[in-house]
Amino acid sequence: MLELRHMHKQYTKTGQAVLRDIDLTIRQGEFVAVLGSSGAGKSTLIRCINQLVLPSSGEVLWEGKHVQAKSRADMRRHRQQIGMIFQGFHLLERADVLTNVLVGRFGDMSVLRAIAGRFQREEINAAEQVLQRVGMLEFRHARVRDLSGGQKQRVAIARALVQRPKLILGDEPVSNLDPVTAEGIMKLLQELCREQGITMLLNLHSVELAKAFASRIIGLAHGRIVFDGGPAELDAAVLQSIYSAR
Ligand SMILES: Nc1ncnc2c1ncn2[C@@H]1O[C@H](COP(=O)(O)OP(=O)(O)OP(=O)(O)O)[C@@H](O)[C@H]1O
Repeated sequence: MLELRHMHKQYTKTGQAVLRDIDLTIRQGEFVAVLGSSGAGKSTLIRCINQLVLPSSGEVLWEGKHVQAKSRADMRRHRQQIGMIFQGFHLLERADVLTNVLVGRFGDMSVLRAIAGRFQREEINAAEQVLQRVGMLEFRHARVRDLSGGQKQRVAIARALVQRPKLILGDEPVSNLDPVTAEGIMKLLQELCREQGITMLLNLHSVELAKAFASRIIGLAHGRIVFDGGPAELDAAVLQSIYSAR
């Protein structure tokens, strides 16, 4: 579903390469964890996939087609199929849970519609359905700022789900959470991957969580893929190569 070919990223002309010659094929339904030290290029990799950051060279193919920005409409269509979740949740803290999910479905325009209270019953039904799935339906009228971290991440997942994504990208989605809550969120993402065939590509800090939940692990070091394999292959030598100093 997703192919990266010889992808290279350098933020400035004179600066160091952050991603080097990345070749990666992700198949529909995979649960992929990306491991790497701070600064290895994990966030940049995710941002290049949804084109929040443009690769300096190389290609990104989505279902066999190039996604390099041709038009705003193309870009919207591409991003529509990709849900994003973040370490810091990126929710509208002062809005209620339902509004946050509706905004996920209908894009920026819907903030105005949400304020005006102009949503169709079917839109609200769709939002409530995903809130039910993530266990947050009873909080639909709560303000996001009053929720715990784990609850916020569930709302963020609902916001991603309501757009019916084929892929969910996560930038350290459990790094802010205590271990038990983090495991609950990983379990939810694993269930969604299995039930709905949504591909997961998550940057993780925790090797344990990657091993416990991912079907495939990618190790990034200094902008290069140094490991690509199953959790059972992630032994001490491999970890050393992923986390070793330059
Ligand atoms: N917008 C930017 N402009 C310039 N340099 C950047 C930008 N974003 C990231 N970088 C640099 O690119 C390198 C890789 O950053 P990136 O955030 O992709 O790494 P990471 O593996 O996600 O790290 P962390 O785990 O700390 O989030 C770092 O050296 C960072 O300083």
